[in-house]
Amino acid sequence: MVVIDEDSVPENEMSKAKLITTREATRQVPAHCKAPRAAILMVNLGTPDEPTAPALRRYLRQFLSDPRVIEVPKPIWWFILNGIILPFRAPKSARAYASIWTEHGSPLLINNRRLADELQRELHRTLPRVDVMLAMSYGQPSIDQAIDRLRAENIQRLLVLPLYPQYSATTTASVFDAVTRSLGRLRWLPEVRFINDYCNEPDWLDAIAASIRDHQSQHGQADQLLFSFHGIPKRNLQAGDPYYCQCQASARQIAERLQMPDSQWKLSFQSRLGKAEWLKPYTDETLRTMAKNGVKRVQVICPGFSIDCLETLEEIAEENREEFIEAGGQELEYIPCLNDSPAHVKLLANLCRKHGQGWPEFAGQRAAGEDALKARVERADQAAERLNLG
Ligand SMILES: C=CC1=C(C)c2cc3[nH]c(cc4nc(cc5[nH]c(cc1n2)c(C)c5CCC(=O)O)C(CCC(=O)O)=C4C)c(C)c3C=C
Ligand SMILES: [Fe+2]
Ligand SMILES: [Fe+2]
Repeated sequence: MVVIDEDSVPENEMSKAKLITTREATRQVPAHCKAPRAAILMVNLGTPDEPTAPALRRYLRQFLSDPRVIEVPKPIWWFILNGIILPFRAPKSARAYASIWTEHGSPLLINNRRLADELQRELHRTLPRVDVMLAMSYGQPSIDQAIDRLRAENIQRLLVLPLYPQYSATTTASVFDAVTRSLGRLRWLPEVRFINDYCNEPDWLDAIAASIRDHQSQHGQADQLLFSFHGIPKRNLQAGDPYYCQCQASARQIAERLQMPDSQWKLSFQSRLGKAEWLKPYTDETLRTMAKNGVKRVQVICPGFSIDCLETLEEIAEENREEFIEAGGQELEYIPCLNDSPAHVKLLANLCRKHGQGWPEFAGQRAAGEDALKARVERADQAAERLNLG
């Protein structure tokens, strides 16, 4: 890099040579001269870029090549993925996505962006040095892109929030792997904390119970309430994945809050893939059996999903609804995910504050020791200003 004094160079020559002037060189002072910041890295599963077969092939290839998701030996899986799933599932999934796609894109991404923006707004009210970054395990915006921002913005503390209330190796641990892999590229690591699950948090249980109560106060109570969770292969449970038990505990505690007798609700697992046995009972079979046994009206909620997506909007609210009615039912009401609701924003903000405890950026303006912290931050800001860092 050549550093020269811009006053000593004629303007036309200077622009031609594109030399780095003293002013520009000063602007390149590393970001770590700015006051340190903390960030919440909110991670969800990811979604294709568009509802087309080529986009689905790209997305499914990345997703279904993750060893946390698929535990089949690699050579065998290579043939299944390339010979069956990508050629046959991609066009079928593209059609399903097309039925829920909006003018702004995939519901999962749009709703998740709104949630991240709202959480940012909520946290900034009291914690101006805590940023929210959204990333997806598969597709865009990627975890690598988020991690690239760390050094540029002097983020020295990172709280990873996988948007899965229940822990599963297939989802939560895959976020852990991707984040740590991406951090492996950095010279100067941030301090890192990771939220494993939050399905036993009273705030989360209250928010789900309240969304069911709100729905029922507007539409009345149905014959049955079904808690439908995304499935995983049964052998994952046998190998020690706690997901099944956390789903059971979630549904039981929500039903308790609603004072709902056991006879009025059921739990099931949806979205299975392939021929192996997955967690049972399956949602589609449960709904058909309910209809055959005379259940006319059912309400379905999916408390394993934070944001509405293909699996809720298409599989439950369209496909399973049709099947339920074909089997003799009359009405399937789908109760939406928490999405960007104020209750969701509040519970996630509280969760982040709880896990951020002890970090200076989380001390808040009204907390003890505030003056000292504020003075330090102001001093750092003034120094950055003097260096023209903005
Ligand atoms: C072996 C395959 C899969 C496992 C295990 C799995 C677990 C799992 N997934 C979610 C959440 C979501 N899954 C979504 C879509 C989706 N899931 C799978 C496969 C497995 N999921 C596939 C192939 C797809 C793509 C769609 C399709 O072709 O059916 C989504 C929705 C994404 C969207 O774009 O809308 C979410 C969210 C959880 C919570 C979970 C285990 C606990
Ligand atoms: Fe899935
Ligand atoms: Fe599905």
